[in-house]
Amino acid sequence: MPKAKLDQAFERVLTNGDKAFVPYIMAGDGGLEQLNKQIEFLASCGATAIEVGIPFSDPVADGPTIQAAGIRAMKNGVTLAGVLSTLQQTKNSRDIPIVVMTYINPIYAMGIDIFVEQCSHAGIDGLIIPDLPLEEEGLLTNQLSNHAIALIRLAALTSTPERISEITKRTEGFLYAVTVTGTTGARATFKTDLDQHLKALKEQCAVPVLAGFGVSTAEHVKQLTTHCDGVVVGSRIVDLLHQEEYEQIRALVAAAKLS
Ligand SMILES: O=P(O)(O)OC[C@@H](O)[C@@H](O)c1c[nH]c2ccccc12
Repeated sequence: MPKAKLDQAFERVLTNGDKAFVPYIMAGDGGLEQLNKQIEFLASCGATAIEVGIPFSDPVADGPTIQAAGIRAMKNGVTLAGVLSTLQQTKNSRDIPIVVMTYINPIYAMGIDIFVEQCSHAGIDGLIIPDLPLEEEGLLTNQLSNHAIALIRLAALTSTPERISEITKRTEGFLYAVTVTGTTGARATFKTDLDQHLKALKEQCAVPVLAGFGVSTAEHVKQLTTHCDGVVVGSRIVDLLHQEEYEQIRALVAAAKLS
């Protein structure tokens, strides 16, 4: 099988000496007709891949910024099916890999087989499902591997060493190293022993390790990427897109480039 688009994108960035930058956007914040334009803009800023969030009424891992964006999107009538069909429109013209982030409930509501089919039609490269524990992921792992869609696992700061070892073995595409305990949202600083934690994950993991949660400044990006392969930035990007601060987004993404 040819190398997956997600793997290729990381390889390109990392062999260049740069770090990966994966912005998160809430699909339909600003209207679903903006989604493909936002993706194109972020790609033009130098993003490695885009994490596209599906609005959901009970977003247990989301902090206030992402929750507010989800509410705006739901007011626009945005659904999982609508997001996937919008992404399908640019499947053949876009180069940048797309990772869909959704809770398990909307997947269930749509039906697992239909969901995976639709993701494949839409050219989705990976999935993040934060409330799907390792023990339950057999629900969709076979279908995903048939369609070469990566299931990106998250390692929490509170995960036990045994669990971490299972997560690092199983993860596909990249490992999402959660940097804080709690929900998403910009933070001023990180735990002092985070560097050690990221280094340990990196040693165990065969795919790139990306740090996410709380990353909101160029300094954070530089600081965290000394110990891992890149960052995921959500709340800060969601805010800046909402405020139409495009130059600030460009500067933040550029912080992951070799300098
Ligand atoms: O917003 P932050 O703190 O930059 O964190 C990234 C995050 O928003 C994004 O990856 C995400 C949004 N919702 C999630 C739920 C679970 C895991 C991750 C996410």
